[in-house]
Amino acid sequence: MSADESAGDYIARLTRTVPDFPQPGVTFADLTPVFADPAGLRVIVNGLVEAVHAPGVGEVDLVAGIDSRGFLLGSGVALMLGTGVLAIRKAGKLPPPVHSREYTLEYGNAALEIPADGIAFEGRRVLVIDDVLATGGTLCAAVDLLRSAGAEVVAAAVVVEIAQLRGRDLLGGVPLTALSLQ
Ligand SMILES: O=P(O)(O)OC[C@H]1O[C@H](OP(=O)(O)OP(=O)(O)O)[C@H](O)[C@@H]1O
Ligand SMILES: Nc1ncnc2[nH]cnc12
Repeated sequence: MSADESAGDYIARLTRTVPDFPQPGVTFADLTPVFADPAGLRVIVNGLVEAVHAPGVGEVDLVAGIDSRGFLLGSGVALMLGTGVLAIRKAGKLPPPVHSREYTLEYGNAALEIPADGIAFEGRRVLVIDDVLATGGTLCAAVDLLRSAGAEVVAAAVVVEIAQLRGRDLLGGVPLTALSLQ
């Protein structure tokens, strides 16, 4: 990564864009090469951490990563912020009891879950992390899930935002940081 290249440009340059995957009409943003690159991983984690400095965010005391690529990033962000990390899982992975939320994403339907026992969500100030924001169905479900458990979602951050799908519009008042626009 050269000194005159922005983080967003570097991420975009290493992202593999695959037409018609996983179904016709979807242009898939594959961040695998960025994650596997030392400078790529560093600019991503450093950039996501900056979400806490967006206007009105304030203190964060839990970082939540969305299944599955959000997990890779969430723990790095949590370590840098000095918080714990929460894995927001796809349905069927966590033992009961769980809070659960069904949703629609760009290429299908799914459900996300978090534990309904063992973690005190009431009053927790959560930063939600994922790799890609497309239609926003996934991130919106994660926000609803955390709120239904009593947490306050103070910010969200993603690596790539596919702007034409307008996922950002679903997020209401949650401040969103995106490192690269596609
Ligand atoms: O904005 P949306 O239209 O909801 O889509 C975004 C979501 O889609 C992808 O996850 P996917 O469900 O494919 O899971 P994965 O991370 O396990 O591949 C991506 O990692 C986001 O979580
Ligand atoms: N176009 C896309 N690329 C990568 N991940 C996605 N998740 C939903 N839509 C996606």
